[in-house]
Amino acid sequence: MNALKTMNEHSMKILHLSIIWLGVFLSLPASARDWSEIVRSGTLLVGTTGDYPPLTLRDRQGQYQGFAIDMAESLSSYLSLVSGKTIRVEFIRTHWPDLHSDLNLDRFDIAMGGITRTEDRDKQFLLSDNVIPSGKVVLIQNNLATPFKGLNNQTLLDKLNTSDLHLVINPGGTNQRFAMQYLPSMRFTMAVDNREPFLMLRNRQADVMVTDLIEANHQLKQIPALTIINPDMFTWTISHKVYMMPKSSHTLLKEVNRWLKLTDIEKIKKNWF
Ligand SMILES: O=C(O)C(=O)C[C@]1(C(=O)O)C=C[C@@H](O)C=C1
Repeated sequence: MNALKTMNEHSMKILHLSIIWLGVFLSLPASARDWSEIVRSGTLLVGTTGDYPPLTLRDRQGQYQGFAIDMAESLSSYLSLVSGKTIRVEFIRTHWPDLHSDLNLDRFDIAMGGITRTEDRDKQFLLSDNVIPSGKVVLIQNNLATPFKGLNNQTLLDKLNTSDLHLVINPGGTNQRFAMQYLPSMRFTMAVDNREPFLMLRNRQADVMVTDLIEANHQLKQIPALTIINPDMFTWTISHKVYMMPKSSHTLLKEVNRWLKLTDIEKIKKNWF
């Protein structure tokens, strides 16, 4: 009888431990699709925001275009070649504030389209070699620009910070971080997405924005009432656009970097810049 009781207690303990381990296992983050899964499925899932021309733009029909989109197609051709299997791209829409969590949740294999190399991202993810240089500039309404012209970068930011101008910030990326760090006292609107700032600037509902030179140059062509007052801030804030993968995607990273070395990036760039 005692032996039976001890056995039951023993079985219960094992059952308890199994339940605990199952709980631990289920609470682990989903592991990224690895290289063999990409090859097996014949699909490379590319996360992109579709709101950052000329790098990534999604139209009303859900079609994507831009420099990063052409690069993704070129990457899939290369991956098809090295794997000996057709690998096509599937674009998955993401948003700047959700970019990190979407990648962590394994919604896509790689994020492409204007992602800046940062220390924080370097710790959390695998980042490709640098693709194109980038840096911040101030985009302002032409008629408000004169008092800010010719100032050095820090003086310009200080003067903007203490001005009564209306700043518009797009959420979730390095622009927001820059604005919080250098322009914390400005009156500002936090836009709902990356399209709203340019609508607001076009409609004169905002005076100024800080963004990447790549995007500023593109928007100047669409909104002639704007100007860039400090192109040299680009060098002061220089950073690089990269492609971002989950921490465990070592094989994909290796192939992405090989492809970057072999690809005529300048030729692809010419269509968009
Ligand atoms: O988060 C980043 O990596 C970016 O550089 C993206 C970012 C941003 O900083 O908000 C850069 C410029 C565009 O306005 C849109 C997004």
